Amino acid sequence: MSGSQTLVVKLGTSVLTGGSRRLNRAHMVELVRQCAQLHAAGHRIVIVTSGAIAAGREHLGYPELPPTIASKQLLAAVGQSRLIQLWEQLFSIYGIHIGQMLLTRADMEDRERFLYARDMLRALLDNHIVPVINENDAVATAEIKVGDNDNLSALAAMLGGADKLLLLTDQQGLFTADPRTNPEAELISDVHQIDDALRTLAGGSVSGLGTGGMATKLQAADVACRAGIEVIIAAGSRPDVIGDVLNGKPVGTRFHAQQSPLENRKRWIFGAPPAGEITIDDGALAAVLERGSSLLPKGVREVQGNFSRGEVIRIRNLQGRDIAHGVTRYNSDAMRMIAGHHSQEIGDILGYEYGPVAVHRDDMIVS
Ligand SMILES: Nc1ncnc2c1ncn2[C@@H]1O[C@H](COP(=O)(O)OP(=O)(O)O)[C@@H](O)[C@H]1O
Ligand SMILES: N[C@@H](CCC(=O)OP(=O)(O)O)C(=O)O
Repeated sequence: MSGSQTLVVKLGTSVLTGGSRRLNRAHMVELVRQCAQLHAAGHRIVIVTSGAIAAGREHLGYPELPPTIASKQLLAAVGQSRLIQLWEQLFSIYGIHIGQMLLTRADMEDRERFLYARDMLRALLDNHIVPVINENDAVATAEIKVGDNDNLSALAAMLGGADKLLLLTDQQGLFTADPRTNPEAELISDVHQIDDALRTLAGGSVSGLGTGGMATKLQAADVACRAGIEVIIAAGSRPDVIGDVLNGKPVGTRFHAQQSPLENRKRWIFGAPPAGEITIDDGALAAVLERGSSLLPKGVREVQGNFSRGEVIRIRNLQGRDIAHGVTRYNSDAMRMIAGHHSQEIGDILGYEYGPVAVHRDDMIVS
């Protein structure tokens, strides 16, 4: 690829700390040097940074705190300001301005807010400012969290209209097994299809530093590849890794982008973190998968979570497998009431109706 490219670089806690208890400033300088070189060559760089919690622990001197969400939020609140200050200092060495964006799922699950966030991110890039993104951990409750920065970086890549998403971590890429526990594991250099067989290879994080391990990296790769974005998992310690990826050199594990990516609105449906989920029966499953039909309330068996009309929900089969994502026409309370009923009964049950379908076919992406 030639000309200016947009690259999202996700830096995991494992990269920023080098496996220690402290942020590795020397390594961060080196990563910024690589970004600055590409920035000077006219490329658009977006940073998704982890490390707020690690920075908070370091700054407060590793306090003994109860293992609660509130403790993590406290650490993130202290650490995020340290972290952003550090990025600011490092980028300023090269005369580059940065702009902080702290996001949660709530910023993306509603189409209008998604478009605002997208315009904001693109405005920073148009003004040669490097966006530095993290989850807003200090205020994000479980209900509105993306939960891990791998998935957050896939959303950032969609928001920024990225060509490539680079997930930098403490391994060379995706292996046939977790290399920490299996010395025979081999690097997988190319992935054309993310399927269940591949997902079984990807374990969680055993270091205790990162969130999600390879499992969340595969989820992120799936979302980004469907949006037409190439994804690379590589080691943050590899010399000149960022430039090499941008220049298309074979590095780590490369996930090929889908050739006919989803159109914009469908990208959002697939990328928006689901606000809840419904389980459907086998009849509805066949209608959706084999006949390409809309999902009717008759086939809905169970409703989990609290969601509003217009939000994206996950649709599962009776075995719990994720089969589709779609925009719901009814909120969770209404869905619970009409589940299992014929569409003609909706008006009588609810006293109003928004049409006969629970999720319309045009608002659905089959996984
Ligand atoms: N199949 C696999 N290939 C490579 N790494 C794996 C695999 N399964 C699990 N892992 C683990 O995932 C870890 C990286 O994820 P994580 O700790 O969340 O890092 P980060 O902070 O970079 O997100 C690796 O250190 C490794 O132990
Ligand atoms: N938002 C959190 C990091 C969450 C996360 O996904 O961490 P990691 O797996 O190291 O990328 C923080 O800044 O500490």
